[in-house]
Amino acid sequence: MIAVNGITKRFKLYAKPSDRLKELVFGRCYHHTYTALDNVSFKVGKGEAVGILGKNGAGKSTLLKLLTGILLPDAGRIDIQGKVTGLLELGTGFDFNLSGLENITTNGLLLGMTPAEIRSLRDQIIAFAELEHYIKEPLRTYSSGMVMRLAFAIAIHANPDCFIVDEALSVGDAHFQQKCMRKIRRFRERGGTLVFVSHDLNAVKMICDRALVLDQGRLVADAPPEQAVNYYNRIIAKMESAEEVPSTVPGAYGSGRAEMVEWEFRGEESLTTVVSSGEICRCRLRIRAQQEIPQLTVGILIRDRFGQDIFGTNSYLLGVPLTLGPEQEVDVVFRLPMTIAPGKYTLTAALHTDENHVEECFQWCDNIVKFEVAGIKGTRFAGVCRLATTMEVIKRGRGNAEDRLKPGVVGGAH
Ligand SMILES: Nc1ncnc2c1ncn2[C@@H]1O[C@H](COP(=O)(O)OP(=O)(O)OP(=O)(O)O)[C@@H](O)[C@H]1O
Repeated sequence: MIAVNGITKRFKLYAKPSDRLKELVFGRCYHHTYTALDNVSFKVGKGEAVGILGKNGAGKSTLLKLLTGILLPDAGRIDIQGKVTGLLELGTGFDFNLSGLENITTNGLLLGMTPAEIRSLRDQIIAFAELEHYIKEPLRTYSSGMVMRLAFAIAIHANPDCFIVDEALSVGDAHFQQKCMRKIRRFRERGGTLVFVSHDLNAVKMICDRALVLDQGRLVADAPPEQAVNYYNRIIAKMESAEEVPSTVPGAYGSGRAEMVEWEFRGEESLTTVVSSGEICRCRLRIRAQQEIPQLTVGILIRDRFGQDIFGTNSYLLGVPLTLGPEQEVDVVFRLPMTIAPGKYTLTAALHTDENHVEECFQWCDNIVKFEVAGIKGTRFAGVCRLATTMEVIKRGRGNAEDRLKPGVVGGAH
């Protein structure tokens, strides 16, 4: 259990390194104070997974450093029950002149493992990190991905009650990231508590029970992951509540210079919002501009029942330029084959400039349509979507030019 009560963390910022010395010598103030965390309070229950979201510099890493005891707060209190291990900045707690093997011992001891535990888990740690051939080499010869693999393997095998992970995981390749995610899931199934910083919004939605949003050091949202991600999206769209214009669509946000006044979604055969996988769906959005908009992008985004982004497209990516005059209304129609797996989905629509909503967002409407994909039209498939796949069988024989493996084809059983 973690209880964070009104913590504040300030840093002294000096314009020049010499100002620090001048302050010491002359006893005058040569710094200004930056508040990285401002009166932040929250609780994380045992076995809960909490994501932390925020723009660069919002205070996420500072918060994790306070939770792991690397930094102390200037005000407030943190109470943690149980053993905490953290995977923060890459290489924290490692000696790069020692070998991987020696670092397992020193780092394991730092994380509260006993020498006997380290001895018994050493081989598992090395195998998990896939470093069998390099473990006797000094860490300075490792790539950042190898360091991360070792750090993750030690931290998770230290059997913490609470695991705190910063962006570190993003260093690994896709294979290792998946392996880490599986391990984190198992850790959670065993009742482990997780605090997780990530810019990967889908990962936060998949793993976390709740997410916190930090903005300029303040905790501005503590909500279920999907709501928190939507809130975070507002922040990156520079649409903090003060600037927000009331919208005709409940829950929508944006500058309001262009708005969706009507929308419609249906399968072209079913004529309803229950469609077959593979059926062409039609989505019509009626848009009105308040004033002239020389470059309008209209986009749609499909999310699954976990809130994960499945597919998004927009007029910018499709190369369809759109200019609206003052008070002008247009109907924008998207037609797309719904070649996704059966299940429940939502459709989000957005009006903005350029490729995404970060620069200027006129209106963002989360989940305006709910629809269901039931049954499959055409070839059945496994997974989340049907990719247009072809397949051929090439008969092997002596002298067959196709018989030799081309570069880039790897693997095989002989
Ligand atoms: N040791 C320090 N000395 C001075 N300022 C610091 C220190 N550590 C952090 N800061 C400042 O505190 C603010 C919050 O930093 P922090 O690293 O916590 O942000 P973050 O949300 O983790 O950002 P990012 O997503 O870029 O990692 C930043 O403005 C940063 O410059």
